[in-house]
Amino acid sequence: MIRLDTPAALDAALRALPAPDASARAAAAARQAELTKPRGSLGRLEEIALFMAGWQGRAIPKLERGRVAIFAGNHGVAARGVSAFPPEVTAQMVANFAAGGAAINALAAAAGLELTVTALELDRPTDDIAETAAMSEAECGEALMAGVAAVEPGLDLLVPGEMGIANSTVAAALCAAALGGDAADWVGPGSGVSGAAATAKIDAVARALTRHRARANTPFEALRRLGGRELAAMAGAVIAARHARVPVLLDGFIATAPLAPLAVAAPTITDHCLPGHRSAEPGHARLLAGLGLAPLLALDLRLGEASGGAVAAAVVRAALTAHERMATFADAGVSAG
Ligand SMILES: O=C(O)c1ccc[n+]([C@@H]2O[C@H](COP(=O)([O-])O)[C@@H](O)[C@H]2O)c1
Ligand SMILES: Cc1cc2nc[nH]c2cc1C
Repeated sequence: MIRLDTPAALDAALRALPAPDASARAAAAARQAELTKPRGSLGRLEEIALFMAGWQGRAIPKLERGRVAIFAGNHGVAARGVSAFPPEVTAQMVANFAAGGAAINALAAAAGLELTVTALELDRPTDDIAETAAMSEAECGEALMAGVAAVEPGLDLLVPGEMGIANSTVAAALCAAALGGDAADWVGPGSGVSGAAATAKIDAVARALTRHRARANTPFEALRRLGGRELAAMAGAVIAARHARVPVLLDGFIATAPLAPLAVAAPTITDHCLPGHRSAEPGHARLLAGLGLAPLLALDLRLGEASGGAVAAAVVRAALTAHERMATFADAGVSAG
């Protein structure tokens, strides 16, 4: 299992990111060119098939074992009144995931994906980022490793997701520190705040940036100071997936945010990540643009818990099914152009 539990280990993992299998990708491209359609006419479905081929290392990639991995955490900054919901909702939703009643239970089943849920010290919220660092080094390292533990070699696809009241506040802070801009550029309604709560949210992010911006200049320090356990875990899962050559399908604003500090240090970190959708949370469009990612779907979801990623998995499945099952011009006796 890859170690990411210290700043040096995280840096080393980001310096040694593997590349996709170029020959499997080329073989998939050759197959696409022979399928009974004008070249390029399946648009991004063709690119998805090549992407999956490259990362899985086979010309005909599969989606037999796709996993949604949800991480849940609680945040000290919630005490500032930055969310529309109280912090106990995090644990209540974890119970709902276990009981099978959440949106992601339905959407993962609809997409044929397995689901794991990792609750991260919900009784011990991180510290308030507006006042101090969210986590100690040891806590941040543990959270990163919780992400690593959710990745198994041999998975065909990983969809990291999250649940954490107030985590849209820390996601905004992480994005601003990594990609620039003010608090107001990155803060949005999250679970549905407006008015005084929205003002408190902008104020919390502005204070956090003043306090931490200069020293949140490495991936580990950004996640430790401005992140939270579930955000660090998603960062760990994405890096572990890369080292295991498991392609990743991204969910919304909060699931994408941990990539911002990673990409500053290692811009190729997004190479094995497909952006599943663009959340209605306004910061997500800005974040995707900053990372150079074009989302597959834009359905106005703003739920988190990997919901948009799970819906986008159906598009990935369609791309792979067409890639595998379509006839070639030669097989079908169709004249090539
Ligand atoms: O990821 C998104 O695009 C997203 C947008 C809005 C809300 N959420 C979810 O709502 C929670 C964060 O909202 P808040 O207001 O408590 O910061 C957290 O549990 C997320 O899963 C997620
Ligand atoms: C009810 C509820 C469900 C969620 N799922 C992901 N984030 C959420 C936030 C709330 C508030």
